[in-house]
Amino acid sequence: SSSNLSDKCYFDPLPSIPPSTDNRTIPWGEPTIQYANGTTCCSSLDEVRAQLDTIDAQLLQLLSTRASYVREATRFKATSADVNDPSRNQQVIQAAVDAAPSVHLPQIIAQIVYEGIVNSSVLFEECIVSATPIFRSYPFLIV
Ligand SMILES: C=C(O[C@@H]1C=C(C(=O)O)C=C[C@H]1O)C(=O)O
Repeated sequence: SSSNLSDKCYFDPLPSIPPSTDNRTIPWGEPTIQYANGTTCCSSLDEVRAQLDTIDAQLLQLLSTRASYVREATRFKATSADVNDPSRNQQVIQAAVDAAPSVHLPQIIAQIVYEGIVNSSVLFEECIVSATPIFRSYPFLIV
C-alpha cells in the first residue's frame, strides 16, 4: 500500500530524493486519514489547511505554556552564561527524535521543530536574564 511506500519518510535519515520528473493527476492516491466514525479526510487542499489551522492554534497554546516554564527556569540561573545548557538541549531534542516513531511523527519534523523550540527558548531566556534587574542586599551599607 502507499502507506508502506511512505514509511521510510518517518525515519531519519530520509532517503535521497531523485531529481523530480513527477507529474501526477490530482488528487492522487486515497485519503490517508480515517476518523473513528468511518469518514475520511481529505478531499481538497482547503480542507487539509483548515485542519492545519486548527492544530496550529493548539500548538500555539502549548508553546505558550512551555514558554512560561522556560521563563520560570531563568529564576534558577544566576547569570546569562548559565542560561544555555547544551547537554540538556541535546537531551530534549534526542528524546523527541527517539519518541517520534511511537506517535507516528516523522523524525525529521521532531528534530527540526525541537531544535527550533530549544534554540529560541535559549534566546528568550537570555533576554529575560539580561532585562531583569539584580536585586541585591547591601550588607555593608545597612546596619
Ligand atoms: C529551560 C532551560 O533552559 C534552556 C532551554 C531549554 C529548553 O527549552 O528545553 C533547555 C536547556 C537550556 O538550554 C533549562 O535549563 O532547562
